Amino acid sequence: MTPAVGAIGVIGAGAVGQTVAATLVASALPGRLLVASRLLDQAHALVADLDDMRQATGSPVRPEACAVAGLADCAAVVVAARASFTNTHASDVRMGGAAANAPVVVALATALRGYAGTVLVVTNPVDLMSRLFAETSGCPRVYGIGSNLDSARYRLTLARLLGVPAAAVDGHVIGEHGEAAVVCASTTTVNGRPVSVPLAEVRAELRTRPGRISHGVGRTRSGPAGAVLSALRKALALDDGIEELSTGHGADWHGIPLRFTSGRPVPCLPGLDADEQAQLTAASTKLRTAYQALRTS
Ligand SMILES: NC(=O)c1ccc[n+]([C@@H]2O[C@H](COP(=O)([O-])OP(=O)(O)OC[C@H]3O[C@@H](n4cnc5c(N)ncnc54)[C@H](O)[C@@H]3O)[C@@H](O)[C@H]2O)c1
Repeated sequence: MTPAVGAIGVIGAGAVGQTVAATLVASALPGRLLVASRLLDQAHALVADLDDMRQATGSPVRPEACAVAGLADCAAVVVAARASFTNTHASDVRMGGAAANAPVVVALATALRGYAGTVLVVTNPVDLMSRLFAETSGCPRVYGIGSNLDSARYRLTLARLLGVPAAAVDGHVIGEHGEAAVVCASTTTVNGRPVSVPLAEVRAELRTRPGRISHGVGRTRSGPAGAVLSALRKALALDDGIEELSTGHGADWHGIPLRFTSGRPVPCLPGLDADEQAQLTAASTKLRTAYQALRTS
């Protein structure tokens, strides 16, 4: 196995960071995997665990612990840090992390000013945190993970509801990675043909699925790690294809489909019917208002 890229960095040695890191070792994507976290001890502990995995599997990926400043030479950096706080939100749960995670993201973005590689932000609320990272750091290639995970869950759910293979379903979830997600039902197809989407059931599954996972196993981690791996492969020019990522779109910042060709993204928003357009406008307004509040607080 010859690694496809030189080095990838992961910031945050928690549930998501651990799973992303293990996925990268198992998939043999980078030659070096640099891990940074709040405490260097955490990074060293995760690296020791990953080293065991590398030895057991014969993976060529070499894990190393480092400070955030040591990530400058990475082809991509995954931001999966989370401040220590108690989330008191019963609904709109991801927004509950905005105030606590913003200073962490600002500090990381400041440390990575001038970084020219790809940054994938996982930290929630991801549409706000990826924008905050991009504007603070000035980094040119910052994307938020979330709408691609929502889209994967959508295709899986619709396939189950319609009794078809998931690979036959083509459709996107855009807007916020959260309560204001927009299911692009009007352009969804199965085997290339339009379908009637059972929207209420789809929305209920998208709303409750992350909570069920967290309730059962503590945190969502494998789904997000898969979404990170898929986005990394597109952004690093290893695969061409569409990835729904949070990015600047006009004056706003939210999830849209990006078509990557040789690592270069071009927005490819599907046609929206009147309801979907109204939902996207509402999502943009919600995120813009929340972002302005965050910047002025
Ligand atoms: N976008 C998505 O699709 C998606 C999916 C799942 C989770 N998330 C989000 O990802 C984030 C991480 O989730 P988790 O379950 O791994 O959290 P976690 O609490 O298990 O881990 C967070 C890690 O961040 C580290 N950290 C804290 N402050 C730091 C700093 N200043 N610098 C570097 N590291 C720091 C902590 O030490 C810890 O290792 C959360 O915000 C979560 O909501 C997003």
